[in-house]
Amino acid sequence: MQHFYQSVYDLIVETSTNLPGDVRRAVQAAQIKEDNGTRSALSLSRIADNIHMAETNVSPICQDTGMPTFIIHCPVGANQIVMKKHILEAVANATKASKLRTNSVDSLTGANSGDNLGPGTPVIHFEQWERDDVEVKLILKGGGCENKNIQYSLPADLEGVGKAGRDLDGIRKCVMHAVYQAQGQGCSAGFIGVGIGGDRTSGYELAKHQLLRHVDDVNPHPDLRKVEEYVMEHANTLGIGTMGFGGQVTLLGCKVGVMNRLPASFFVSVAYNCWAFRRQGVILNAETGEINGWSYPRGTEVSFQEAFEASAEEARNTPQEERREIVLTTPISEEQIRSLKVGDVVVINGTMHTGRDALHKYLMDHDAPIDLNGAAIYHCGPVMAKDDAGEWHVKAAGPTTSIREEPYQGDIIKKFGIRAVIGKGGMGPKTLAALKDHGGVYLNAIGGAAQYYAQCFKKVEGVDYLEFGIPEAMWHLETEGFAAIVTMDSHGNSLHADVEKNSLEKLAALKEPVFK
Ligand SMILES: O=C(O)C[C@H](O)C(=O)O
Ligand code: SF4
Repeated sequence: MQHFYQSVYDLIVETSTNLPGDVRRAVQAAQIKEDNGTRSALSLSRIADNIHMAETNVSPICQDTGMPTFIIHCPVGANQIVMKKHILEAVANATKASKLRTNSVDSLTGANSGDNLGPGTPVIHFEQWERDDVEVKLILKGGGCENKNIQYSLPADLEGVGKAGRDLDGIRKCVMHAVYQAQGQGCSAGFIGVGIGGDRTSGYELAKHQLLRHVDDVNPHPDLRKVEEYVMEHANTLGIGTMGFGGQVTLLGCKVGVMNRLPASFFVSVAYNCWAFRRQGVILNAETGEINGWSYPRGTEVSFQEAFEASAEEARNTPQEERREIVLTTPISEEQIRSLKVGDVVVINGTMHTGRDALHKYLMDHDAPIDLNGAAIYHCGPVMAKDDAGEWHVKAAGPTTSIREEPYQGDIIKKFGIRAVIGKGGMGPKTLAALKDHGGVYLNAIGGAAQYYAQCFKKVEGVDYLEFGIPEAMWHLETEGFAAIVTMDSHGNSLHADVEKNSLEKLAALKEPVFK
């Protein structure tokens, strides 16, 4: 097994940077379905560009490289202790090489271990099989979509679809509700794995394992196939669309599995995965550990190169005045902000500051280290690398889910005079009220487009609170051409509230029984 370490390292790099072929095909099919020129269509093109850039740069597709979860099948006699040691080493080294973000955090203190190793991380499951080779599968599922997983205990009364009983129709209602409650916050269009039965633990595990199926496979179980087909057809009628911008495509895949349950329990567990659906596997020679093959079609087989070149060409050929973009340079004035409305595309130049969970909590009762009057705060936990000269560089930097900052954001906007909050998935009524009172906007960037945004950060001007860990620190970034859409304005309008309301109405239209 002398090559095992290298093979696992290669698997990590491939999984983080090169979206598999079956996932790419699903993204391409969504691009065809989405109406040209809409916000969702535009976002899908950015996503496609980002997939291409990640492959070319060999850099993370999304900055949140998730909870690395390894599932290993090996023949009897294979040394699992040695394999585990090599996996840990490969994870730590891939983190050092900026292929994974430092994502392992002490749950109580928030201290970042810095190498992705720690109690419970990474997750490693071994199973024996009767084959002679070894298979190592890896899934990198990010935190934002993980937060959108949901488990139902039937019977239940669900918002929109009403009573869900202990039958196939009840399951249908749970799955549709799961898609609705995720809105755009898990970086739709997403993939869902559904586990029917088990207990609370094994049900979730079954759901996650469904995500390991090929996107284009067909369920051999006729009833489950019916549910999958129904969900794929109807989820897209909810109108949530890419990033919750509204649109034709909300779901890219649905896989349902079943296991036995206890008479008293009936769980339907749903694992939601963002479009940045990073999972890959390698088949290894059990003697040498060399790679004999890949478990899923490799990204390189389904190219986004042509589309990338076409969109670059189009950008070059569209004159500035036709782009319908509003260019703002920080610090931004109240007057500039008040002139913006939902739907406007804003391009930010100047300095931007990152800030997420730890910083928002901290700023509630501390001063800021710099003047934030007129500032743009970016909800982002980037992947950063320090060069030999001690300079920091942004390696991947897409937005994080903003709603987590809802308890703090309104107060912080007012306390420090912030004018623009940038993130994804939208925020709630408290923030909307503060944007109106103070004169601020919320800009929705495209979740997962970490390479696309990283190129907008020309220089790292400084960093504060590095002790919070790299993702949670406050990075001050010289920015050029950072484009995002106004989804909450200073006049009380919120695209997120509108899409949520409309999709709930559409969900309610699916209330009547389908599977009797
Ligand atoms: O942690 C992050 O950077 C993003 C997270 O995966 C999210 O979707 O909110
Ligand atoms: S930011 Fe979006 S694409 Fe990235 S891990 Fe989170 S949910 Fe997935």
